[in-house]
Amino acid sequence: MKDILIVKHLKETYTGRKQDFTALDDVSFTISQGEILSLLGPNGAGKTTIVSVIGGYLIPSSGQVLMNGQDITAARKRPQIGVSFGGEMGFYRNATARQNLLFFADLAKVPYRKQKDEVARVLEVVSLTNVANKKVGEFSKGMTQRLHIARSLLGNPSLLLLDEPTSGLDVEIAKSVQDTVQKLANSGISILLTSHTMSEIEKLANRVILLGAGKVFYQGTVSGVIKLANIQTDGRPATLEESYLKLAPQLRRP
Ligand SMILES: Nc1ncnc2c1ncn2[C@@H]1O[C@H](COP(=O)(O)OP(=O)(O)OP(=O)(O)O)[C@@H](O)[C@H]1O
Repeated sequence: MKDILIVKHLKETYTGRKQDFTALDDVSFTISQGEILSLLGPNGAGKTTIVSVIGGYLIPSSGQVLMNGQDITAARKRPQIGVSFGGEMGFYRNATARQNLLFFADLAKVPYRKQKDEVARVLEVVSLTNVANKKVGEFSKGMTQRLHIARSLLGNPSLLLLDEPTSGLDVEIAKSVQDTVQKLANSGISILLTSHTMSEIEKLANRVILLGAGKVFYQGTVSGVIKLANIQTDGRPATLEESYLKLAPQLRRP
């Protein structure tokens, strides 16, 4: 499969009053079409910083981001990339889902005559068509999360950045969001997923990047992480969570 995104030698240093802080240090990876790549690592490892750099919210101190072969490291607009940080914020709670998405379609520069159809399309993808005229303030957390994904799909991006899309959701609702993510990948959209839920990563990720202190500690498959940790489990297969817990001390900042 062709590489949609190539990230080369990313470095991000935050300038502090007393001293500078290196949040990312020589991070390189690729994502191919329809692939779900998951960023995994402890709090402060640099996951959100990576999402912010690829999403265009942060210009890296050095390194390159290439999208479909084009250098977008300093690009302000990135129509090929949809971003969802999720959470309760980000929508007009007194407006309906459809009204919200029409507003964001305009911001995303979807041509006026196509906006209605585009909003209908993204609502359908996340299975919210039947509540399109409901106020967002009346939405459950799971519905709001799916609406965030719908928003990130406006303009038909080929890469989605999903930052903890199931955080704070109960298992059943989390599953409906995970099913949506899988459906999107099956349709050919590439997905960069950050998550603290190991079972979710095990279920969805084609590949994972294990980040520690801003550096890539390991990249490969979930079974690669399990092999690397090499824990004893009396003959039954080890889980990603058990393996991650064994590796976690090595991922912390000194
Ligand atoms: N604007 C900033 N200025 C200074 N330091 C920052 C800034 N933003 C993030 N950091 C630091 O950079 C490091 C990486 O942060 P980041 O939010 O990317 O981690 P994360 O892996 O997403 O963590 P979490 O799992 O908690 O969301 C952290 O130590 C954080 O404190």
